[in-house]
Amino acid sequence: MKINYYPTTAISDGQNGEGFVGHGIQVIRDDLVLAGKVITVQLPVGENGAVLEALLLAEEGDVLVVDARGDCNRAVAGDFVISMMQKVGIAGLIVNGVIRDLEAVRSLDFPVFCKGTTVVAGVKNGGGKVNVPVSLGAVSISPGDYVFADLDGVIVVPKANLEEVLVKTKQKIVSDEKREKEVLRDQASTIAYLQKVTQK
Ligand SMILES: O=C([O-])CC(=O)C(=O)O
Repeated sequence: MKINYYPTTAISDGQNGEGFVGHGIQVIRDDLVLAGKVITVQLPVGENGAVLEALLLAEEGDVLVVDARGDCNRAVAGDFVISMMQKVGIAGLIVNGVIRDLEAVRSLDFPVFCKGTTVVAGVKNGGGKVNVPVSLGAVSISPGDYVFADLDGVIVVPKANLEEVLVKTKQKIVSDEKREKEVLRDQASTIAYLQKVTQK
């Protein structure tokens, strides 16, 4: 199922600051954003075989979340595997590990969030698992949860909370816009606001 993207900062405000996976997982190109339902892969260190299994199970619009145990030596995917993700309709890739072929991957217009790059391919000896609960940093993610990701980072929304979080997120976007318009009108309105919020 395709879901609408909202800025990660607004989702975070709508979720009381919960669910951020940490600053180590960053987008590969500043303009790329991502939102969708999660399919997961858990890999032994250095492996990437199960990523290919997940490509056959993914539904159109799914986001592939790969727990590579934080390994920064062997790639979870390069431009070939990531091109196949795109072909089967996966919306984006989030990994607590590294990719390779960065220049070619950037040219695919496909949102990838990772810890960085490597030159070394992953091995395909088996042992990975598809659609099991995984973790990115301190955040647990189950298949069917939702993620939002952009230049500010990656945030997870548990499936059961999605509706409520989206309502709060939209309310926050509207109230932030209203506040900005009022407060930033001119210097006097800015100072009046600062005086009000700092009054003891
Ligand atoms: O085949 C792999 O495991 C990684 C790779 O180089 C690619 O996807 O282009």
